[in-house]
Amino acid sequence: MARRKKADWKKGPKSSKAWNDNRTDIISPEQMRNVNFEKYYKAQQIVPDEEWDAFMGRLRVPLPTTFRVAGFRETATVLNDLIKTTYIPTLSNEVDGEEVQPPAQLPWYPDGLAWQFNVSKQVLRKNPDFKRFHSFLVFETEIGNISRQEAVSMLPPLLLDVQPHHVVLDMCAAPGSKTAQLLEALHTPSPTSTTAIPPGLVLANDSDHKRTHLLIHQSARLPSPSLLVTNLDASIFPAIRVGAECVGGSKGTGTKQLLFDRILCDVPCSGDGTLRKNVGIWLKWGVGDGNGLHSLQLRILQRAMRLLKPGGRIVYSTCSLNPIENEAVVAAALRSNPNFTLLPTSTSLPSLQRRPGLTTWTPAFFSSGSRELQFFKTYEEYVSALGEKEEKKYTESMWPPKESEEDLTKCMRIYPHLQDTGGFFIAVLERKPHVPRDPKKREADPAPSEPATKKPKLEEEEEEEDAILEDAVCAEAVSTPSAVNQDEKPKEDSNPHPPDKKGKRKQLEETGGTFKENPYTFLAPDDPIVKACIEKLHLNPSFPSHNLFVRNPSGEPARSLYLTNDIVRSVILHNDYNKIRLMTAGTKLFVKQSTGDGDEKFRILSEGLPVVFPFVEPETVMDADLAVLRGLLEVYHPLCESFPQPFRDAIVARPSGCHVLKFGAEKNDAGSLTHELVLPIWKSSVSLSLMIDKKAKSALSLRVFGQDVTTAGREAASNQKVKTISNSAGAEAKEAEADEVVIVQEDPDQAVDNMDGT
Ligand SMILES: C[S@@+](CC[C@H](N)C(=O)[O-])C[C@H]1O[C@@H](n2cnc3c(N)ncnc32)[C@H](O)[C@@H]1O
Repeated sequence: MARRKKADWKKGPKSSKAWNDNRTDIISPEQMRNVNFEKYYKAQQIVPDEEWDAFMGRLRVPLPTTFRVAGFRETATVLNDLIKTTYIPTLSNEVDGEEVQPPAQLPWYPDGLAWQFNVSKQVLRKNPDFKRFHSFLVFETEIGNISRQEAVSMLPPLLLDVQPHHVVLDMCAAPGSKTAQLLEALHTPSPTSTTAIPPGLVLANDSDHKRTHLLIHQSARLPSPSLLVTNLDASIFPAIRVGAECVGGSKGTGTKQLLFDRILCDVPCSGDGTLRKNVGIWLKWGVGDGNGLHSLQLRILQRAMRLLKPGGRIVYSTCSLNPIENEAVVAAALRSNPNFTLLPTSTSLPSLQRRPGLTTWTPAFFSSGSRELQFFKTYEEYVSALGEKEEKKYTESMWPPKESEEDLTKCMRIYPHLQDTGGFFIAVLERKPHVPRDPKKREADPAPSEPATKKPKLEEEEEEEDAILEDAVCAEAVSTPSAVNQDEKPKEDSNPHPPDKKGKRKQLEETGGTFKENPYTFLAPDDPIVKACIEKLHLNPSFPSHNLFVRNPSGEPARSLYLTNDIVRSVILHNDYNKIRLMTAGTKLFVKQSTGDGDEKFRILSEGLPVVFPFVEPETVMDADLAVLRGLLEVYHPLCESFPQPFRDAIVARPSGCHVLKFGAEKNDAGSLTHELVLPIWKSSVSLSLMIDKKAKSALSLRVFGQDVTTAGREAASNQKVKTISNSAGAEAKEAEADEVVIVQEDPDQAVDNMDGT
């Protein structure tokens, strides 16, 4: 996926507007031409001649809207069923004589959780059923249950095949649509793990500091104790240390480098596969974009190869059509590391239309002083065409391999005309399982004679190089938590000043210099705050309280408590969070709630409830029904006395503080709840508050009662009525009114989320 222009993603389209996107209003269809683009890709023969017109034609048509039902499996399935059974049957194929394409499931996406539709603004505005569906999408997007994402962008995480126990690295992760998919996969129920706290981890990284904040915001919607977010250059991503027990060793036997089971390299690219969405690319596309990115892309992939476990898998992807950014990178990376092989992709996701990777291509450049694109069949041809004083700007790795050791047709290319999507490229690389070398054979091996970059690295050499990197990042400045178990503290004798090899230490120090995040301090299980949370929130003894931490500058009383799993805890304990630029870890579970009477208690955050719920003593969970839910939604602080029996007596008898309510599936004239639901409430002396945010309340109300019964929703509806009356004077005003219907549901703070679809 291409990195979006700063202004573009930062300002972001208003969320509901983005659901109506029609990017052809930015440039006219006549401007959707680029002579060099056509010349370049025709020369590369990326599609057969007879498909060229269909390919180019489709690039000029706006992309249909695609979205994914996001979230952990159970919730996603419930919401998906709601779309299928409640909304789709009401949507017609024809509106005012215009043929429309109601949403259809993408046939290749597992469990039918991804959808595509192509409906004009007019239909969304005029047709009440489409309008209702549109409102539903807007609300659910705002609270993170639906992610608007380009269809092709959903592919890489599927091909990575993440399991709950996997250690996963997402090297270029912001704004985080694929990280969300990786987390969902990690939290998929399995026979060996609970969905709430999987044993593996997802480390999401991006070198752009601002974009890591988007990533954090996006992934906060999938509360996961297994998440880490770092802000590092992926091409020099450091070795991460963990306690030996996390990687198969025994506890107390020191630390080891963490190698990854799965790595996603969704690298920065020229992004010309997104032309249908980012139409500005028509005006500025140049061959230099891809040529200029090749070397960074290769360095990122090569670094990923060094961080992968034997038998592990890397997915390399771009939303570029350019072989220099795709097959050339993959071929060069494979050539530099014979421990890797390409996995065939042609049998995965059988209903996906795809084309094989290219085996040959011809790099092209503008040579100095010329406005003509020049193609060079071989590297030697390019070098001999250089003027006397001209520098060699390009590397041999951009040319196709002379004799192909690896079959590049195993890569996957997606073109817009195949199934009405964007363009995309994917390669799946596997590291061969580790076979211990025969020491006798090793002695007999001749000394390697190839240049360093091409030299196949031995397992042992890799350890050595990683040790250099790892020294640079680990141990010496671990946040010194007051209550860390002694045996988990880094060893006193670890060398705080390793030799400054290859300038890597310097680079890390440079990047670490501006890093200003609060430390991560684990609390002892007998810490008074931890004990109070466990007692007051009725958590059973299996709750992993040793993994609770706070992020206050030392000495301040804790306001929020976060939870990790064991492996994330180990990463935090054995690496300097400043050096690995650790932006966030785990998930926030408990926050302090002031009661007004000087007493301070902690409450469970609604986002954290799915993680905590399995540990809440069942007898302390209160049963409630749709009437109670409606009461909690309609008023901000309903009186306990206002609720129907038997809930009224039950809640009156409870002490003030945080309580968890469980709503069973129920259907009556007022509404329908198709699945069990648990929600946190806060009881003050005489009233209750439902502890979920305003937008989540509205979305829940729409889902259960078919209308927004919340105070905010009623106010918005009455404001709308006033606007409608005052605007009803003329035709022009009516058009404005139609816009208002859409805009009234927006929250500018949330607008950027979920909108980067690639
Ligand atoms: C294609 S986008 C990633 C999209 C993301 N995977 C998603 O699905 O939302 C590429 C990302 O790479 C980041 N990036 C660029 N150079 C990088 C580097 N050297 N190391 C790490 N990230 C880098 C950019 O900031 C950008 O967010």
